[in-house]
Order: sequence, then structure tokens, then C-alpha cells
Amino acid sequence: MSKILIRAMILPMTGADTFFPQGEICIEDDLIVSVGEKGSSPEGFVPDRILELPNDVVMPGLINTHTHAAMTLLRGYADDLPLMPWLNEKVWPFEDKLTDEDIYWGTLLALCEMIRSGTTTMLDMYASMDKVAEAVLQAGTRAVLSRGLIGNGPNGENALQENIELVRQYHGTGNGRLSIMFGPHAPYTCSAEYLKKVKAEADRLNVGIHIHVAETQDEVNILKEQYGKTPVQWLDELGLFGGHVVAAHCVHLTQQDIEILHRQNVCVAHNAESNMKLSSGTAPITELRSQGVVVGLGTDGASSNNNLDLFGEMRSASFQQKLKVNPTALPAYEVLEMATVGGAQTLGFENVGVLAPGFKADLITIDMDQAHFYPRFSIPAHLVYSAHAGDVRTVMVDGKLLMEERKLLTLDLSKICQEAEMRAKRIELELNVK
Ligand SMILES: N[C@@H](CCSC[C@H]1O[C@@H](n2cnc3c(=O)[nH]cnc32)[C@H](O)[C@@H]1O)C(=O)O
Ligand SMILES: [Zn+2]
Repeated sequence: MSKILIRAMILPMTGADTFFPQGEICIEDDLIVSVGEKGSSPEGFVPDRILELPNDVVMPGLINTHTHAAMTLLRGYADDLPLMPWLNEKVWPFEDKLTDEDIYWGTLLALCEMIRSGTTTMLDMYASMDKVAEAVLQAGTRAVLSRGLIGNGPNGENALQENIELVRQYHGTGNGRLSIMFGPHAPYTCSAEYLKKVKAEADRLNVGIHIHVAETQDEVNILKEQYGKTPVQWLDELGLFGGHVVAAHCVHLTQQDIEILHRQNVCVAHNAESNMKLSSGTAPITELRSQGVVVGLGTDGASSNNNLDLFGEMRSASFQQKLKVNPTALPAYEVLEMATVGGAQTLGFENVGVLAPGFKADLITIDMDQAHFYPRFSIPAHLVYSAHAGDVRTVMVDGKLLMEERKLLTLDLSKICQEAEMRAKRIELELNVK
């Protein structure tokens, strides 16, 4: 049994008007037992530890709803290209050289960066996912893992079997910190027959589907030529929707597409920075949200971003909508909701995303005693428009401290950086020799 009391400012994300300037939050094992103003701790709650952080804001841990964690190994390797040449000429040849161990270390590097920037949960799509699961269990974070399935070649069937095995082995493990989805890569890399097969397996095992959808205008053009439909209409007609689906990107949508996403309860993972960097376009987030579609935020992989900092992502997501729509679009509190509650809904976690009794103790504290946070007019505005990764002081997941005073407690940062450097450079050499 562990009992922790944190005294700090608290932004519980349970409503725009709820904020405790001198708050107390009590945690017992993996759960929050109380959240409120000073003196609100339940009678008889005797903490083993008290964290006195009067100048910090405590908020729910941030949730990254779309990434390829091990792509940290490609950070800075392939820049300034559009999606298809980026994938075909640079990313995929590099990824062909990755071993299971490379992916393990690349994922650990991503997890270091995520914890340090206040991300407590991710939805990942990649290969060697048993290694990714191992890395997540070691780091102590929460994650939904999907095996990336490219279903137009002989490897499609093997990858599908790996994804099935992943469900069997890891779904619900780590005290519920891990769950599994199927990861068909995209409608342009998976055949109709393959997508139907994936959907049948997802239904049989009662898990969700994570897929890239309508990321670029080129994709829409390809699908229209091939099937006479938009990507969303095509996937709907195939029957891929209906269960729990996370559609990443959704940049190029028609009004009819938005209606389909809403009707089928598809959740959207919005990746503003990746969409800008690859020049894919600006997703219609304001329209999606106003029409009732659940939207979470994602960084995408570190090769199209090039960091995994959700604070930066919140700011970019808001500014991008303001540029496209008007300055009232995506105000700070709404962006914070997308990064927390919206993320939890997107990933299908019912017990994270807000700080409230009975919820999992997944929380972060942000050091507000810094020049860029004064004067303190609006905490939400500061968190979205002024904050950055390095402001995070404390990270807790499932009631366990993963970072204190900006020091990682579960991972060996310098060893992981060294391994990542060595492995990425080895692959660069292998590619040059060829
Ligand atoms: N090729 C892998 C499985 C694919 S994992 C998911 C894939 O998505 C790729 N990816 C990363 N970002 C994007 C994006 O923005 N759009 C489409 N694909 C992406 C990523 O490089 C990776 O190859 C295998 O060994 O079977
Ligand atoms: Zn992606």
C-alpha cells in the first residue's frame, strides 16, 4: 500500500471553471482518492509521502494518440520531403534494417522523451511490438500498442498473426496499463480483402483498430481513382468502422466524410505538426469537434515532427486552427481537453484523462515558477501557449512516480541515448554500403 499526498495548484480537467489554487490530491496505490482545496483530504488519510509543490500545477498526464515511438531512431535522417517520397525513398529502406533490439532501444528513447515532456500514455503503431511492450512495461507508462500491418505483400499474413499474438499476450497486462489494437497501416497500403480480414479479427478478439486515413490529397486521389470513393467512404463501405476505431490524420475530408466519422463513432488522432512538416494540409478540427467527433492529439513519429513534445503540439494545433479559421478557434482549455480527456476517450481508457476520485493516478506537475509563466492571468493559456517540455517536473503513472525533480526514475537516460546513437549510425552505414 502506498499513500501519497501532493500539495499544489490543481487543474483537474473536469470543467473549465474548476481550479484549486492551493489544492490537495490524495493517491492510494494506483488510484486518486480525493482532489480539492486545502483541507479536503479524507479523514484518516495518513500519507507515506508528501510532495510540497506550491508553485507547480498538477494536471492529468498528456495522451499521445498517434505515434511510431521507435522512429526516434530516424530523427533528423529524412527531412523536408512530402509523404510518399519520404516513406518510399528514406523511411522504409531505413526501417528495413531495424532489428527487434533497435526497436526496443528506439522505443525506450521515445519513452524518455515522453516522460520528460509530461506524456503518460501513447498509442503506438510499429513492428516488433513485443519489444515495444517490454519497453513500456519497464518505463512504467500506459500505452495502446498496434502492429503496423501493410497488407499488400507476403508479410501481411505474418504481421497479422503477430498482432493476434500481441492481443493474447499483452491486452490488459501491467495492471491494465497496456492494451492492444490492430494497426492496418492505411487504405492505400492494405487491400480490401486484407482490411476485411483485420476487421474480422478485431471483432473476434474485441479490440480496436488504428489506421492512417486521408492524410494527403494524393491519398484521396489514389483512392478515388482506384475505388471511386474518398478514403473514409471506402473504409465505411468495407465495413471497417462500427467498433472502436482511431483514424490518424483525417486531413482531407468532405462534409459527408465527417458525417460518417460521427455516425460510426470513429475517433480522430490529430497530428498538426506532422501534417505541417510533410505539407499534408490542415485538418478540419474545428468542424470535426463542432459536429461531435472525438479528437485527440498526436505527435506522429519523431521523423515527421521532429519531437514528441505534446506541449508544442497543443500550441501548434491551436495556432494552426486560428490561422485557418479565426483567432477564437481552439482556445486553450479546449486544446488541453483534446490532450487529456479527448485522448483518453480516443484510446478507450475510461479511467484516465481527468483528476477525480476513482480515476487512475496518471498525473504530471509543471513548474510554474519561471519567467515565461508570469503574471499568472490564465493557467490554461500558459500551459498551451507558453509551456514547453522542459517545464515538467514530476510524472506519475498508475500511482507510481516515473520522474521527480526532472530526473527519470525508471529509465537510464544516458545509456539509452548512447544505444540509440550507436544503432542509428550503424543503420546509416549499412545503407551507404549497399
Ligand atoms: N513496415 C513495418 C510495419 C509498419 S509500422 C507503421 C509504419 O507507418 C509509417 N509512418 C510513419 N508516419 C507515417 C505517416 O504520417 N503516414 C503514413 N505512414 C507513416 C512508419 O514509417 C512505419 O513504417 C513492418 O515491418 O511490417
Ligand atoms: Zn503515423
